[in-house]
Amino acid sequence: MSTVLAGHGLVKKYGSTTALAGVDVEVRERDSLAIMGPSGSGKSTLLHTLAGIIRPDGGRVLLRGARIDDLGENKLSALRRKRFGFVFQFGQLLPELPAEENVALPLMLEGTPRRQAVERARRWFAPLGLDGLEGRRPGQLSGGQAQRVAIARALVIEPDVVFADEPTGALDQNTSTEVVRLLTSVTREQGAALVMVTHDADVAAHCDRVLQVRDGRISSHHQYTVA
Ligand SMILES: Nc1ncnc2c1ncn2[C@@H]1O[C@H](COP(=O)(O)OP(=O)(O)OP(=O)(O)O)[C@@H](O)[C@H]1O
Repeated sequence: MSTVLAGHGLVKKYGSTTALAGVDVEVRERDSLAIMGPSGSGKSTLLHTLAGIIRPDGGRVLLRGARIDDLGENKLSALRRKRFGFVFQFGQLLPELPAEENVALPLMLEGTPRRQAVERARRWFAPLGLDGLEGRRPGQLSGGQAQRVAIARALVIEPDVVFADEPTGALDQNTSTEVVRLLTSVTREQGAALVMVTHDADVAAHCDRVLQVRDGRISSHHQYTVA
């Protein structure tokens, strides 16, 4: 399968702190990659660099073979909106909007008319087990339901890559398992790759591969055998 996203020789420094010390990583179509490691090891910096949010001081980020880290700010943010989906730990839904409009938001930002955007958004509710919750506001959803709405919102633009930063960090163990199962399976079915930072080894085990980061370097790389 072809490589969707690659980072080559990524270096990022904050003053005297080296957050990334030369990282190479490749993500293929439908591949899911978990990034693990101790606090401060560089996991978030790596995810944000691959996602075009942080610019590396050295190395390159390629999306389907085209360099993205040297794009101008406008082009890069347009690319992030069109090609990448994002799921964070919590607090990412707009409280005043019903779930379906939260999901439709990325489409509306790209100029899709509201009715059409909401119609497309609704198609993601059943696959994510959210049938009947379209009109609920985030305050009326459980933590797990809110994260599934956030996953729908990341997928609605049919991105090349979904980036998830501690997507289950605020959930209990059972809910966390349910959310990561859906995140990995629905992302794969949609044809997107997944890059996820997590502290939780059980969550990481749902991914095809796990990278361990230590002091800004890849310290080990484990590939699960996919049944
Ligand atoms: N904006 C910043 N300014 C200065 N230093 C930073 C900044 N962001 C990260 N760092 C430093 O870079 C290193 C890597 O940080 P990073 O957030 O990537 O680690 P992490 O593995 O994601 O940590 P955690 O698990 O605690 O979220 C740390 O030493 C951190 O203090």
